[in-house]
Amino acid sequence: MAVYTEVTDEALRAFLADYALGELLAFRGIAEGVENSNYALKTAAGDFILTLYEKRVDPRELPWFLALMEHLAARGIGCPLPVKATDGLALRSLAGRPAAICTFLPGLWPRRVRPEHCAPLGGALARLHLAGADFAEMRPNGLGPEAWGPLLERCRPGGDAVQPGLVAELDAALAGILAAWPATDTLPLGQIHADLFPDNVFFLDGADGRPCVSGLIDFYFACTDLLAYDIAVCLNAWCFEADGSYNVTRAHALLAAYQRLRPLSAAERAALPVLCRGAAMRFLLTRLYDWTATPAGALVTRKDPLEYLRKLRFFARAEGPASLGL
Ligand SMILES: Nc1ncnc2c1ncn2[C@@H]1O[C@H](COP(=O)(O)OP(=O)(O)O)[C@@H](O)[C@H]1O
Ligand SMILES: N[C@@H](CCOP(=O)(O)O)C(=O)O
Repeated sequence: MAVYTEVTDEALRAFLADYALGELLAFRGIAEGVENSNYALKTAAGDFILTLYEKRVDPRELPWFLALMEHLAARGIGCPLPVKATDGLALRSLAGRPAAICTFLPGLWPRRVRPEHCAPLGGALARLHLAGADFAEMRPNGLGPEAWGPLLERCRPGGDAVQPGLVAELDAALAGILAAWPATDTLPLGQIHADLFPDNVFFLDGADGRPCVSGLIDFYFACTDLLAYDIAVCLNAWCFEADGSYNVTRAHALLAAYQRLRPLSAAERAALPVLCRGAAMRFLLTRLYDWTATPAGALVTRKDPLEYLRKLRFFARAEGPASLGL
């Protein structure tokens, strides 16, 4: 469910009067997604996505996200390009929400990840990191290591109801992760996506029938952080089977393709296991928070936190970078 704010035909037509996009031909809400309200829009000028930013996005941060997408799109990254209205501004207001129209990206996200998706994913991630290198404005990661302790505190009252002993296990795991976390001046920093899950990567079949990345979406967790942390997010999100086992073939394909464009430093390679534990912790905690703190009937799609407990345990047991596919 991801249409939290309804938009009437009249409100949309009035909103579109500020754009040079021609006549409105079709308009429908998109059920997928978690954070914001998304609508597919067809006008005489083509296909677009209209996003109304809901309460979990800080409106003061929206100009940074839109500027990053504009920067990346200008450097050939397939990502939504914010469309400016006739006054030159992309960020506007609709139905009481901040809103923007972006270009529509072709392709489909993979419902079942195969190893053939992981090489193009690794290449796309490296290209994203390289293209972001000259985007100077920083945005700290609001869901980075400093946020995990406070988030765990907020999960403490309800955590053990999800699984007995969970809070104590997370206390210990978090202490270990924070003690081993690399300082930000020891590894390359840059603009990262920070949520590059399969539902945020679109593919089309290439001429040889193999999947090619056609676009990356949902930059609303993007931030300035360790580049290798973005890889750790992807290893978490793309490289586990439904039965919880780690698929080293997928991981190797992802890492090798990434390194063909941006080879990892020795320090990044050594840090990868703890970065993977940290990424597992981040998604475990946000899912656990949503699971325990969301009132019944709230319009948030809850995802299973325990999936990430299993991943966290796997990475805690992993014996060095080679066991992760490096
Ligand atoms: N630029 C785009 N091009 C095509 N489809 C898009 C685009 N942006 C969003 N979508 C569609 O909207 C859905 C939800 O978008 P997403 O950004 O993941 O939402 P949320 O921020 O709410 O999680 C996607 O799965 C996709 O179907
Ligand atoms: N990828 C996160 C949830 C964020 O949802 P998105 O639709 O904005 O990618 C998770 O799986 O926990």
